[in-house]
Amino acid sequence: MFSIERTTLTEYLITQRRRHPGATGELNALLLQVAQACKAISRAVAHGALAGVLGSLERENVQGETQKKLDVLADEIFLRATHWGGDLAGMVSEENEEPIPLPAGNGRGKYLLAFDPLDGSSNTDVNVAVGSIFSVLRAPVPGEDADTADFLQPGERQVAAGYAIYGPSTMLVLTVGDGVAGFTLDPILGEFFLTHPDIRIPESTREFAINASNARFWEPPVRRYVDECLAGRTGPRGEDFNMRWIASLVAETHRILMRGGVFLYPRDRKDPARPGRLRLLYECNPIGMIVEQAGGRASTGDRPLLAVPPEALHQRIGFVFGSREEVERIERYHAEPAAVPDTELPLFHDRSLFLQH
Ligand SMILES: O=P(O)(O)OC[C@H]1O[C@](O)(COP(=O)(O)O)[C@@H](O)[C@@H]1O
Ligand SMILES: [Mg+2]
Ligand SMILES: [Mg+2]
Repeated sequence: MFSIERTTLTEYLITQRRRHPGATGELNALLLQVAQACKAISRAVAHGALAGVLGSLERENVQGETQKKLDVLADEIFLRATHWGGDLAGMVSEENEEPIPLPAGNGRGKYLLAFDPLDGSSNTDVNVAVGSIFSVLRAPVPGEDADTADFLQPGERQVAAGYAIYGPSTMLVLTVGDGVAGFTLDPILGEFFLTHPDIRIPESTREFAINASNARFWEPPVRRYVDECLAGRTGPRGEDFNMRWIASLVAETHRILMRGGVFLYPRDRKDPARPGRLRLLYECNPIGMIVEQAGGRASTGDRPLLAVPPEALHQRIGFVFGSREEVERIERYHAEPAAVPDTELPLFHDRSLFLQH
């Protein structure tokens, strides 16, 4: 089938809008601006060394991470594509400590946008799939500049969420609260076409993803889960498991949406100042909404992720998601009394400062 015979992203969004008779089209306008940004980032990523965009800058972002040239470029592209549209009341990026000011003299809209302009950017120099992640919330006070507190809404309040993956093909995967749809970019036409109309995550899986180099810092329920997977056919699960780690959240998410699996970046004892690796507002929440809309489950490890009230813009949190049965099993292991005495886990006993309740 030629691309042109398929549904475009614009057509899909118009169809979705019909479900909301009072809709003004602002959300669609915003999502199309985001899609435009993703096309531009896809182009920069694809040109790689030819465009001189690989490698690092000699500076760090707010989180103390060395910025890649592409992190900064992708951030600028997101900004330029979205902040003039008048559909936003505020925006937050991984690369900026505070909400990004919108242009003076421009109208303010009713939505908030939080994004990770380039996720998995440590992979750009090795030519592995990376992506962009975004989350859309309603502004508590539409038409006025949003402040930090306005962004601190639980993930269950998101009105839309998505990611673009820059892999062998570029795809946009999106939810506006009515299932998950995947679009593939036709690079010649510069258009996203609907290729994956109703993505569903298989309920069970025999594949898990975790950064095993952190094993010595894991809490007992995570250790138990992974040990049981590794024990395979001769262990309590009675089946062999497969393991993957790409170090690119978008790529792991995409694999899980396509063929099932479970992903864990749990809170651990590696660095008490960082309870988990991934950021709640613009990594975990949007991926969590997509996963749940696709029939999977998103969790902190011990409770539903999307119900967590955020406390800070760049808050990190333990994140476990994927096939429902496995995530529920991991939550069950967290609920069961620890096999290891508290004294061996000084940072995580009941009265710990680091417990996330
Ligand atoms: O370096 P690690 O521990 O493997 O962590 C990899 C994780 O970090 C990330 O790269 C963080 O995202 P950023 O590249 O946007 O900082 C995730 O994509 C990935 O899941
Ligand atoms: Mg990221
Ligand atoms: Mg990033």
